[in-house]
Amino acid sequence: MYVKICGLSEPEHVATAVEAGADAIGFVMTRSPRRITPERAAELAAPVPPHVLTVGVFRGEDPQAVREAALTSGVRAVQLHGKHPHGDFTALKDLGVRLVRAVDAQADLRCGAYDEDLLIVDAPHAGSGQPWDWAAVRGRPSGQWMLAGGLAPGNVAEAVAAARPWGVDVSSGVETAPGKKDSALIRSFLKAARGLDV
Ligand SMILES: O=C(O)c1ccccc1NCC(=O)[C@H](O)[C@H](O)COP(=O)(O)O
Repeated sequence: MYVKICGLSEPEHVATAVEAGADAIGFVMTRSPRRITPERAAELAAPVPPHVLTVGVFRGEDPQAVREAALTSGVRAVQLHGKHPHGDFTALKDLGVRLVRAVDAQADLRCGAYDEDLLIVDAPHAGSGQPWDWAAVRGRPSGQWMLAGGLAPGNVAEAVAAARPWGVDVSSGVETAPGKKDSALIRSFLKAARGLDV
């Protein structure tokens, strides 16, 4: 099971996620209680080993703004969240980073349909921590896709059994308040998710 821990803003939590075996970590650089600057993302990403994918998360910014933030932060992947047109992905193809498309269950759920490398299927409200009907997407997405939206250490097994994703992505479920990550919850989530290969 591929695991992404999203919305990190403190070195302690980056270190915990890496040590506990996260495959990817996310830095939110768009409007959010978890927002950090590209410069802060660069500081946080600098010590992350190459096998962990550092992901810059954006929503609604134009490709040039995304490009500048990605170059400043040095992230290895860009996640465009929500209703970005295909052209935004095409415009970023030459950036040399992996492209992640994050959408709700109403969107085209074929990974690669927008030339992306990874797909995230999320709740309608990103980063809300609200569980949704995970089973409704079972069998619909194709390719390398992560389930997100309301996941937590205590329900990730249920969510994976319902949707059977290739990976999982969490933010609120490893926090004590919006934007406040917790190392013990990060470890618990990774422990719970790791054993769930489908
Ligand atoms: O996390 C945010 O605040 C956010 C804001 C705007 C766009 C995307 C955002 N998060 C992206 C993620 O990949 C989250 O991990 C995903 O939405 C799941 O969030 P949660 O339900 O809180 O686990």
